[in-house]
Amino acid sequence: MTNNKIIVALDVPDTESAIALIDKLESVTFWKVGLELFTSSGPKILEVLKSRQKRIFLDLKFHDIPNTVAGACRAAASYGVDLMTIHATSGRDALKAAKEAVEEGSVQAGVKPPKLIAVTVLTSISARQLALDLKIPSELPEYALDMAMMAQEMGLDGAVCSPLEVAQLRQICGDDFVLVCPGVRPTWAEAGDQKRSLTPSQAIQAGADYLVIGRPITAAAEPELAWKRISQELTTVA
Ligand SMILES: O=C(O)c1cc(=O)[nH]c(=O)n1[C@@H]1O[C@H](COP(=O)(O)O)[C@@H](O)[C@H]1O
Repeated sequence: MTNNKIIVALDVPDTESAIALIDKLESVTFWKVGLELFTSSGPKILEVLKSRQKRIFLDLKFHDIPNTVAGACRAAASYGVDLMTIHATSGRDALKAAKEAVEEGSVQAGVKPPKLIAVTVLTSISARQLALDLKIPSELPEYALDMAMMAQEMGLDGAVCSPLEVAQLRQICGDDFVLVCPGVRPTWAEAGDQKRSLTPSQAIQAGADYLVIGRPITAAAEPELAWKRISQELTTVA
């Protein structure tokens, strides 16, 4: 069974564990390489995925001054991946510089430019933590919406948001803005550190283009079965 709306998070410690999982989950077509695996494995994991004709979300969540994120985006865009992330809270100037650098990096490398999407509010942050710890005076989903709109104004291709906010972002940002939702939990999976979750079918119904799912699949006793159950759940969504 396959499903091209699910991006599976390859949050494993090294290249060998990643390859074992990629080979076990043959029908997964879209993989996310994040901070843990890229820090340990480097770009060689991207070559492994490309050699198996997989789509790649390189999720390095850049968050720095404009000059630094631009340099990082230029380098990352040269790998020929499909999706990349930057934190919206890097600010307007950094978002603009990042978007320009992605275009430059891909032209220089002769590859298709990846879509650059902005992380709005991490799905591990509760509404209470946003107010009490981060001292953000706006409420959700307004704050996530403001971050997404700033990213859209700066030319970014989409945003990462919780499934709880995706309907509002879809309504305001339109159908062409790519909306990616982590924090997705089937009813049978543990929440773990995710605080703002919905089930896979609820997240797609609310307007997500893609779901990012890690541990419910990768940490399951039988990852193939977990993948099948989630894919099956999504076949019931129009
Ligand atoms: O950018 C992301 O992908 C991301 C943003 C966010 O707000 N929350 C979030 O969980 N993620 C990523 O989505 C994946 C979720 O993994 P699980 O919680 O194991 O399903 C992880 O790789 C996170 O890094």
